[in-house]
Order: sequence, then C-alpha cells, then structure tokens
Amino acid sequence: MTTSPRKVAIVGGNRIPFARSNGKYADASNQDMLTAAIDGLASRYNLQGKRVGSVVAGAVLKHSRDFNLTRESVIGSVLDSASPAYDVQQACGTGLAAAIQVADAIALGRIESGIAGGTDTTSDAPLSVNDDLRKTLIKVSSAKSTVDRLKLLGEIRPQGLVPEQPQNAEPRTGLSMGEHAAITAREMGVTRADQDALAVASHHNLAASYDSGFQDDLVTPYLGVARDDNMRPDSSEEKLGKLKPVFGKRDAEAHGTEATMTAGNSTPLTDGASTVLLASEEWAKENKLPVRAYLVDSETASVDFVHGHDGRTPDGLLMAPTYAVPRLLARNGLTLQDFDYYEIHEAFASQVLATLAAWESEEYCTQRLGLDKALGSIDRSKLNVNGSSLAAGHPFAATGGRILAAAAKLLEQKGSGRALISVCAAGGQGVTAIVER
Ligand SMILES: CC(=O)CC(=O)SCCNC(=O)CCNC(=O)[C@H](O)C(C)(C)COP(=O)(O)OP(=O)(O)OC[C@H]1O[C@@H](n2cnc3c(N)ncnc32)[C@H](O)[C@@H]1OP(=O)(O)O
Repeated sequence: MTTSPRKVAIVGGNRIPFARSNGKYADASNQDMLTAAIDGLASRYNLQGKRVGSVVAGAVLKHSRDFNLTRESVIGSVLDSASPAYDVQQACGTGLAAAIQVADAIALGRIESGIAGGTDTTSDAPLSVNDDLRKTLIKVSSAKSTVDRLKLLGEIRPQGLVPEQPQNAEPRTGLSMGEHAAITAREMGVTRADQDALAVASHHNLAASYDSGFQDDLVTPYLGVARDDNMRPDSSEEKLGKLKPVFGKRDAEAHGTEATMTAGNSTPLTDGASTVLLASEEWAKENKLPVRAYLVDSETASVDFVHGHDGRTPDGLLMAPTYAVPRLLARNGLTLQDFDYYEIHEAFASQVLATLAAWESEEYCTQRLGLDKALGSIDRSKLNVNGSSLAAGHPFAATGGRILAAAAKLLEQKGSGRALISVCAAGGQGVTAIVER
C-alpha cells in the first residue's frame, strides 16, 4: 500500500472543437460529445479496450435521463466498460474539479490511471415542467386504471403546459453571471478598452496556436468542425469597440457610469466536451506513454456574494479564485510571480481583469484576503498565451479540461516550468491548480 502522496502525471488531453450554441452541434447530446472526446483520447493514447481506474466528468446542464452521464459515455466508448465512472458538478469548475478528484486518487495510490472530463450543450439544454404538472404526470404513470389516468390528465390546465427554461442566473440573486460580472467590473474600475484588448488577444492567440500546430494533438475534429467556430482571427479593438453593451446596463444607469460588457468581451453560449488522461508515473511508463507535466496541487474557494460579511459588501460572484490562489501559493511557498504561464479562464474579459486588479490592490489583498500586502502584478505576456474562453468558447464543464491539457503541453514544450490555473464558477466558487514540469 502506498502511504505518501505520489506524483500525478498529466499524459495529455483531447477535446472536440467547441461550437457556438444552436449551430454545428445542435443535434449532438452531452453523451455524444463526451463519448467522442473520450474516444479521441483513447485513440491518441492507445486506450482502446483498456480499463482505467476511474473516469470522472460532468455537465453543468443535464437532462434527468443523464443521471450518470459519465458512466453512460464510458459504456458507449472504446474503453473497457469495466472502467468505473461517475459525474461531478461544480459549475464552470467541473472539468478541473474532476481532474483534481482523479489526481487525488492517483496520489493516494488508489488508482493508477484515470480520465477527467466535462461536456456541456446549451443547444440541447434540459427543459422542465412546473411542479404541479410534474406531480400530476408522476401520478399518471403510476395510476392503476385508464379511468384514473384520464381523470388525472383532465386536471391539467393549458397554462400549466408551458415549459420552464433553464436560467443562466444565480438562484440567490436572480442576476445573470454577466450582470454579476458587470457589478464587479465597475467596483474594480475595469475599463471597456482593456476588456476589448483582452478579447482581441484571446482570438489572435488562439488562431496562432491552431496555425502553429499547437492544437494538433489536443483537438480532434468532430461533425465536420476542425477549429473552435467562435474564433474570429479578424477581431480588432476597433470592431469590438462598436458593439453595444449587453450586461450591466441597469447597474451602470444606477451609478451614472457606462456599461462595458458586450458580446465581444463575454463568452458566447457554446457546446463541446474535453478530456484529460492522468496517471501515476509507473503506469505511464508501463504503457509507454509520455508525461507532459504534473498536477502538483489545487485549491478551491467560495465567496459570500449574497450577504456580505464582517461589515463588508458582498464579494464578486466570480472572484473566488482571488481567495483560492493566495492559499495555494502559501502552501507551496510561492509568490504570484513564480509562474511561467497563467491560465485564467475568461468567463468574461472583465472578470479576468478584475481578478488581476484585485491581486494588485493593497486594499483588496489586506482587507478581503487577509494578506499583509498585495500579491502584485503578473507578466501579462504569460497570460493565456494560446487564447482562452473568449475565443474558444465556453461549454461550461468542458473548459477545465481544455485549460489543463493546454497548460501541460505548454510546459512540455518549454521543457520545465510552472503554470497557474484559475477557473471561476457560478455559486461564488473558484477552482485553482498548479501544474509543473
Ligand atoms: C457558469 C460558471 O460557473 C462561471 C462562468 O464561466 S460565467 C460565464 C457563463 N457564460 C455566460 O454567461 C454566457 C454569456 N453569453 C451570452 O449570454 C451571449 O453569448 C451574449 C448575450 C453575450 C451574446 O449573445 P448574442 O447577442 O447572441 O451574440 P452574437 O450574436 O454572437 O454577437 C452579437 C454581435 O457581436 C458581434 N461580435 C461578437 N464577437 C465579435 C468579435 N470578436 N468581433 C467582431 N464582432 C463580434 C457579432 O458579430 C454580432 O454582431 P451582429 O449583431 O452585427 O450580428
């Protein structure tokens, strides 16, 4: 039995290209996409017919029939179906949280290999019915006779037939992620020009990474799509500057400021799936697989974005990574500057910039994070060097796997170094990790 934590190797990843919602993958289900991502990974790393220790994945939006979507995807894949599998869900942190669960089991010696993943589709989002209709339909399905069934069906009123749409809103506040991010942007003084510049960089960097072949062994074409179809290499600050604000208009009006968040500096609704293969060093060696990098440590934080506490106003919904990262740094004896790459998920350009501004702010770091000084600035040329979610799109649960696989490949190419991964999530959560080689 292994008694001390083992190193967790990131062998590599595979994803399908991400596609804008209601577009190329409109007829694909979460299960179709996750299975495709697993099969692509299996083909890249010779996993056909092999049993892996655990497959952990999830989707933020799931149909009730997908009660264990990951297990069903494994059964439908080329893996040995004796590979155990289960779902996790931590909003946009799902993919990275899944990788952390697999990594922990490897580190503890409980499994030798595992696959982490995530998938999401807003094209095939689940619709539900109201409580009265649902309860009546459940009674209908267990009614003893046709007469009883007809009687129950007769109780249904036409207005009760309207389906309930999934809401991209926080249940506690009723505000969308974009509206929350707009409040934080105003509070942190994030400008429209900086947001547009970050979005343009994301498109240009992602396009360059495809052109240079960086994505060749990370992405497998699917349903005729070869590259993320939200990517717009022709993006410019001039074009983005012309777009009208879509989030934060009411907040801006109330504060006499300008709303700054547009469709160009926010992620689009997106469909897609991703996977990452993790293993012990021994298993990778036995299976003649390379090790790209190691998943060294992780930290998850949550913030109080609803009530506020200790006399402070509520935290920003997407600001939990600002809390997680200092804990991660302290545990590993590192500073914010000790990284070669920073992979900060771009839910919105404003949220990345607010995160960086928070770490630069003495006031935020001392008063909110309880530090004795600011964490300081990062070298911006090391940030999201191959683009991120603004350009690739953001199929919620699939984003963590995209980022982790890309970070490991960057470090493999560099030969040695360290990457910081930060993913903000709904519910005021943040999942962060360190990858090294
Ligand atoms: C979930 C978690 O746990 C945490 C998180 O990550 S939070 C993030 C969650 N994600 C979201 O909330 C998704 C938010 N996004 C949305 O709701 C929608 O995509 C949106 C409201 C922002 C935009 O929707 P839309 O109006 O359908 O956008 P879209 O039609 O693509 O673009 C609007 C215009 O901008 C233009 N545009 C967009 N990007 C552009 C670019 N890079 N260059 C030039 N023009 C661009 C489009 O061409 C379009 O122009 P026209 O109107 O002339 O056609």
